Amino acid sequence: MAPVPISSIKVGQIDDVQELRKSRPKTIPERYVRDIAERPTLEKLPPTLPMQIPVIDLSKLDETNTDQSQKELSKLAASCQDWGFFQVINHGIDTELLKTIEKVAMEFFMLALEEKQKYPMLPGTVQGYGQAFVFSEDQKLDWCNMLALGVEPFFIRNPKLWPTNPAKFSETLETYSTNIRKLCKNLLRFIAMTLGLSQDTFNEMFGVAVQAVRMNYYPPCPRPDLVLGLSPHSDGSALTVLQQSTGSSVGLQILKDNKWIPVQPIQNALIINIGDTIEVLTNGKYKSVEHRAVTHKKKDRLSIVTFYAPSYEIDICPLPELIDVNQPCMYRRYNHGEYSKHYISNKLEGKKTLEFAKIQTKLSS
Ligand SMILES: O=C(O)CCC(=O)C(=O)O
Ligand SMILES: [Fe+2]
Repeated sequence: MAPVPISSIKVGQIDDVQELRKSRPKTIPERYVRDIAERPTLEKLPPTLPMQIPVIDLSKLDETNTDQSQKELSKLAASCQDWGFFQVINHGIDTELLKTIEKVAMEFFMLALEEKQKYPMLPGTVQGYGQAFVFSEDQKLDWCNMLALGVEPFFIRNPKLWPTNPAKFSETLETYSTNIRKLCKNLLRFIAMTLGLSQDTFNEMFGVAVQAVRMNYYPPCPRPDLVLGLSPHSDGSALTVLQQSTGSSVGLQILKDNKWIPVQPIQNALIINIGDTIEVLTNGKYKSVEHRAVTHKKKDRLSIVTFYAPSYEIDICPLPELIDVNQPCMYRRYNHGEYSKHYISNKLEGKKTLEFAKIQTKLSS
């Protein structure tokens, strides 16, 4: 989340979507209207519930080598391989803390615009309040307001961008981040086990892990059929932990077998997804799956998203244990800091950023 020194970017007029909505417009500005191919299909719920991302019970994984823990580990392996997304329950994070972070985040977004603009996300940067990943005047905009903050290591923080209002904001975010960090470390331990690797496989790489938090607020939208809350993308992290507000409408969708599948919220569960770094480290065995957010005509939605990534200095390449004749090396070695810079200097566009690391194989004619 280090700022990108891009001084010449012209992003044009970026309206604040909460302000736009205040006048209860029937139509929406052209810059939010997606091309037809990109528009979400907001089907009514079919008679049978659509496919669901797997749910992993973390308390079962914590048991030492019981039948139950082995079964849950296999389920985790299948989730990472077939879905790249899963929800975790019994994750050990106090539900009061989940409620408190949701409360302070919501209080922040409900402040007057002038107050929120004391923490501006400047063009070309990804921290503060505003819209990230906008790089040109003709780029379509997301129906979303964001507050994004670098948390760890300390040098990526920009203390001026940490809201002092609501008063408990910083303190809560600090405690929340410490808890999510522990969860990520545990998840990486379990993920290593699903690959038949030592539990410590990822320890060194994530010694001074980079952690950033993005809070996304999606106000109701008069034309949810025309806009996207958040453009399709994969995450540049190793793991992402996503908390959505209680009672939130379905908003997150993931691309599976070329179809957008909605993720149904489960109370107090956290959604985990594999980011680009784990895709590379596992040589493509575990995929970082494309996802997006859609909006709702009447309901708003808040998501609190933590990105957990290796230290910037680390070089990333597929683990040798996951390369063989049947699965040749698919990604080149690269520096993670370079990848982060590349990720945040491009608009969100499906899995395009990962082209950076792909080894191009020549197609034989
Ligand atoms: O709000 C959501 O459900 C999606 C958020 C997301 O994908 C992100 O912030 O990277
Ligand atoms: Fe994401």
